[in-house]
Amino acid sequence: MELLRYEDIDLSQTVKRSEEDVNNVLDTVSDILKNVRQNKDQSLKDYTQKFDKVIIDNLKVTDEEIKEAYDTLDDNLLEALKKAAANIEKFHKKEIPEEWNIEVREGITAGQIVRPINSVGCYIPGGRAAYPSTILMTVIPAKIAGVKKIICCSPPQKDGKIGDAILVAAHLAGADEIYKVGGAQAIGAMAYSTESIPKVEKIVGPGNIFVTAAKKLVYGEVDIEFPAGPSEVLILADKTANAEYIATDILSQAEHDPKASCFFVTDDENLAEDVLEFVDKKTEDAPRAEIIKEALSNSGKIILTKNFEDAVYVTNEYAPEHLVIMTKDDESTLSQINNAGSIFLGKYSPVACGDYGSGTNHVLPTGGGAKMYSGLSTESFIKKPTVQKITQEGLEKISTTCIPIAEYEGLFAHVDSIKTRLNK
Ligand SMILES: NC(=O)c1ccc[n+]([C@@H]2O[C@H](COP(=O)([O-])OP(=O)(O)OC[C@H]3O[C@@H](n4cnc5c(N)ncnc54)[C@H](O)[C@@H]3O)[C@@H](O)[C@H]2O)c1
Ligand SMILES: N[C@H](CO)Cc1c[nH]c[nH+]1
Ligand SMILES: [Zn+2]
Repeated sequence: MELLRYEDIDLSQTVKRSEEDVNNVLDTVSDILKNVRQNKDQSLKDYTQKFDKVIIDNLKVTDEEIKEAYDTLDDNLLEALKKAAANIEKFHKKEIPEEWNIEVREGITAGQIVRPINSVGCYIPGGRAAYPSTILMTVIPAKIAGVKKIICCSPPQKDGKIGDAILVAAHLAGADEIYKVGGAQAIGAMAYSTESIPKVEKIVGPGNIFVTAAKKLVYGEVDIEFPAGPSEVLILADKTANAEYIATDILSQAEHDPKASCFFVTDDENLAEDVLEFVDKKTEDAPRAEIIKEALSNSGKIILTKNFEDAVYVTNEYAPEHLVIMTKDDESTLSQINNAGSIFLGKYSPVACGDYGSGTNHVLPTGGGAKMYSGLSTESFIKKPTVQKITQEGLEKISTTCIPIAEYEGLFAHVDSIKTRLNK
């Protein structure tokens, strides 16, 4: 990790991250998508052989495979998945938006109704780690929203199967179909359809730069939630914080991907140095040390500011996927935060809890997306059409508002649609 002084850096350059990497693979991914559109299942099988090093005959997971997964899954893990699912369900039920109707003016009532998106495709990463937790984070809110058809795609392992925990999690969460295909080709399949995989209306779920680039390219053909690429964390702390805890949060996101991005921002030089020491020490002992070292040398940064206001400013400019706040008064620090995907307050709230099962969603905007997007939620699967009803008296009254504007716009059929009803 690099220790930088705020006054020496160009912040707009320092906070840049995986966006560039995603843009660098757009051409490769565009070719993959074209091939999937043309050659459908055959292209999926070819890419699976090329990238995942496995030959797949049947892309769709069978009921028998799900049953086998239940038979072999460790009991403890099954219990943990059930508990996580219950917490995620409780949190996401609270997110269901309300239907409402108000009287805007006498004779005019208007409101919103709530309707689910019909079909959704969930991408479940499976390259450098298996993510049963991501099944729960994507399928459960879709189910709560009332989505009728939920399909999932995830890369197969070397044995040609999808991991037991992913299959069990998919079944627990209520996914309708699961397919053994990953990467950009899976996104293409769910956007265009193949012989085996149906087209969906919206694709959600995180992934590496190839998956993120593919989602960007198919946007328009289908909806997507936002770029949810390589993991990120920013820890904002003052001198009251525990350096070792900070180091653990840095490593926990660095171990996802060499392209993960980890920032620590503080106004305390001693804390900065202590964190550096803990990061180095813990990296040496980490089972995924290779990935962590690459991530931290690419985009691991400690930014030392002269005062806490500057540290808050850096945080909002970086707009992290995950923000951990460890300060003397966390609530007061929170009140100054505008841009973050998910926020973890205080020393007993590690990001790992949000990743797995404290209830909040772990599919979150990366690459600065937290400046304009919120994380995945039940609302991500819901549409809110507006509805209005106007009485004859209401129409009379509103006509003096609408007709002059319609006449100014030169849209006389609009004018006529009002006047005709009023016999004018
Ligand atoms: N932002 C979030 O909400 C969030 C949540 C969980 C995970 N993540 C991120 O998801 C990512 C998961 O990445 P992963 O790699 O482990 O799994 P992945 O499933 O996203 O990617 C694996 C697939 O990438 C494709 N691929 C690999 N090399 C390729 C190449 N050279 N050309 C074209 N395609 C290629 C292959 O098809 C492979 O199946 C990590 O970056 C992790 O940090 C993000
Ligand atoms: N930290 C990831 C989001 O960036 C989510 C995750 C899943 N499993 C472990 N972590
Ligand atoms: Zn994680």
